[in-house]
Amino acid sequence: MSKLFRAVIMGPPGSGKGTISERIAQSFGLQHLSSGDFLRENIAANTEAGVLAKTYIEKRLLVPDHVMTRLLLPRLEEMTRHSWILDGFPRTLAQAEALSRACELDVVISLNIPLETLKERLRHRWIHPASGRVYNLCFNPPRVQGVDDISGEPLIQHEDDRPEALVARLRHYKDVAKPVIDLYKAKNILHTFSDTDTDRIWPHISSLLNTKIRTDQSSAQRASTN
Ligand SMILES: Nc1ncnc2c1ncn2[C@@H]1O[C@H](COP(=O)(O)OP(=O)(O)OP(=O)(O)O)[C@@H](O)[C@H]1O
Ligand SMILES: Nc1nc2c(ncn2[C@H]2C[C@H](O)[C@@H](COP(=O)(O)OP(=O)(O)O)O2)c(=O)[nH]1
Repeated sequence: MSKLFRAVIMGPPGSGKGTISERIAQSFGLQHLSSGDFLRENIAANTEAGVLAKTYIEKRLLVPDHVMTRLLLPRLEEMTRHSWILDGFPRTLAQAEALSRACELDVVISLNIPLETLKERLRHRWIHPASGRVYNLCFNPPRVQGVDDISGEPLIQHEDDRPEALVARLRHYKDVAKPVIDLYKAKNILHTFSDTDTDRIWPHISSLLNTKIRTDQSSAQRASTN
């Protein structure tokens, strides 16, 4: 069997984590695991953790680390036979340390997008709150304006996607993410991509993953034939 591949994608709100994770999932056959989607599934299923998480998400606060790790780590344990890309987790150092104890990561992708670009993107971001599906009126518009393609339900805009709120959100992201980024830098698995366009970043990510996945698989094959 080929070696399994584990990746994490990090970046500020609107940096393209969801968009790029989907491309990675499609191009490389990795499972896209999104902490936001997983929380929404738990909220919809009314699990104990889902009910608890909802109170924080409604206030646009981070869900406490112990709730996140209790939810996410068992999910990852179920995925021992799959390669995956994790989007939205870890967000804090405590989450990153818990993840390190549970599994070994191959690659961490960090997206570094200029503030002006983030402001512009989020100003045009519309969300289907129940599923977390995101649209951008310029980049990936819904088929009918204001309406989710799949459910036909209305789309909303988050108050904190407004440019005025974004600066504070971004500062918070940077403060919380810095020790996580430092940890992955020290482990030598951090790859940072800086640009204004997902389409310009994508070829670099694709070529990194091509190299990493191919190299890992040929060394796994060599190990199994030795
Ligand atoms: N790793 C995590 N730790 C704590 N809370 C989390 C985590 N992942 C998601 N959440 C909670 O779930 C909510 C929804 O997450 P999701 O990633 O879908 O959207 P978001 O925070 O608006 O991110 P972005 O703006 O980067 O797309 C977050 O606002 C946060 O309250
Ligand atoms: N104009 C433009 N919009 C983009 C680009 N890449 C992604 N988007 C859009 C899609 C979303 O509406 C929004 C944020 O992307 P996302 O993938 O939800 O980001 P994230 O919050 O998961 O990090 O920006 C891009 O390259 N250009």
